[in-house]
Amino acid sequence: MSRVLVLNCGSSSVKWRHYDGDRTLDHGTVERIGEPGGGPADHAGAVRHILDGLDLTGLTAVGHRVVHGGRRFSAPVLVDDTVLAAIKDLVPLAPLHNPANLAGIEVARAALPDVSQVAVFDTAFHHTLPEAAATYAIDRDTAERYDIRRYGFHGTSHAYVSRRTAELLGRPYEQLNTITLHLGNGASACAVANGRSVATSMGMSPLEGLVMGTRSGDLDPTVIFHLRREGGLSVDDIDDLLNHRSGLLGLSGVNDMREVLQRRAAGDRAAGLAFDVYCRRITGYVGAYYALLGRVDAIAFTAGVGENAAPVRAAALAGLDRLGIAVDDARNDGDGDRVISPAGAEVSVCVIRTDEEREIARQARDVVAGG
Ligand SMILES: Nc1ncnc2c1ncn2[C@@H]1O[C@H](COP(=O)(O)OP(=O)(O)O)[C@@H](O)[C@H]1O
Ligand SMILES: CC(=O)OP(=O)(O)O
Ligand SMILES: [Mg+2]
Repeated sequence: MSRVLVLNCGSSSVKWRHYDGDRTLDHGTVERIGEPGGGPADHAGAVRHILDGLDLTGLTAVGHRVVHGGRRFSAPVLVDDTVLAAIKDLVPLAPLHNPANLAGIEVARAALPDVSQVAVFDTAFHHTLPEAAATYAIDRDTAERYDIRRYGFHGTSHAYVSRRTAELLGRPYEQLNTITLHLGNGASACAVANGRSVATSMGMSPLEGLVMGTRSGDLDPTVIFHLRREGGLSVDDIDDLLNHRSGLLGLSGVNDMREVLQRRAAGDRAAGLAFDVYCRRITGYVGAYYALLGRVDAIAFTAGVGENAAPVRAAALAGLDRLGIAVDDARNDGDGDRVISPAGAEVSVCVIRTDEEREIARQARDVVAGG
């Protein structure tokens, strides 16, 4: 019997799931952490509250999602004081995410001193990025001194989804070239060649790349200098603008894709433009990754938007017939893990439900069994 608790401490929420083997015993989400009139004041309080409410007899491990593992962690690890210190050192590279992850680990460690704590990193899957993919074209000494490079995120999801895609298609994972599109609150694209991440859209932090619920994704860095010099905004103001008040929210007034789709259907022009900007960015990455991979076998949509928003999938891949990429309308409107490209299409377009918690539990179990 192997019971594992998974804690996914996000920037304003904690998702948790308690497993007995592969079976979920219980799960939940604590939201609006730190918001006035909302839930608990901080992540530590939220995790204490979750642990207090659970019967954790027989627990063998707690698996923690840790967003930034820097250059150091390319695989999940058992948490000790050294690991904890290393995760703390990475806070400046992921100020929105790593402090929450740390709080979860510290509270769980104190409450469950006899249970193994395992850290599973979002960045780990991207350790295979070629040097040319991880390197920004800036002064090398400056980059080295400040750890400036592409790390990539959502790795647990990209790894799980690319593997599931190969299973769904009945193809060997080690021989498949896949583009995975994780479209949730945060969103990122990944090119997976023969089971290895070779390109991904998030960079030094989870701000770069695709348009997200509240994050801008790619933009000209001069926007930042301009807002600082001409607009008089502080660096913290600009950080808040690009991370929390941009993306779908900044363009349309709402960050939830369901609402963007409803407003767009009702003729709201701002929502229509937000949708177009969002989908066009995806199209551009698919084209870029097609060129980098040379041959694409599959494209997989996942996470809240990728799994549920048929209009996004259709629009993002529209006009790519010359690349062998097409979406069948009837299949696109269906349910569950499936192929949505027409029969006989050169590229198999798929919808795959991601399950970061299950994957974290699996990795935590492996680490405990192996160590
Ligand atoms: N039926 C749906 N149609 C369109 N978008 C949806 C639907 N269901 C969920 N979403 C989108 O998914 C987003 C959340 O994705 P999710 O993967 O759960 O996010 P995260 O795990 O990053 O918090 C929501 O903000 C919403 O925009
Ligand atoms: C890394 C990241 O962006 O995570 P999330 O999608 O949970 O915000
Ligand atoms: Mg997510």
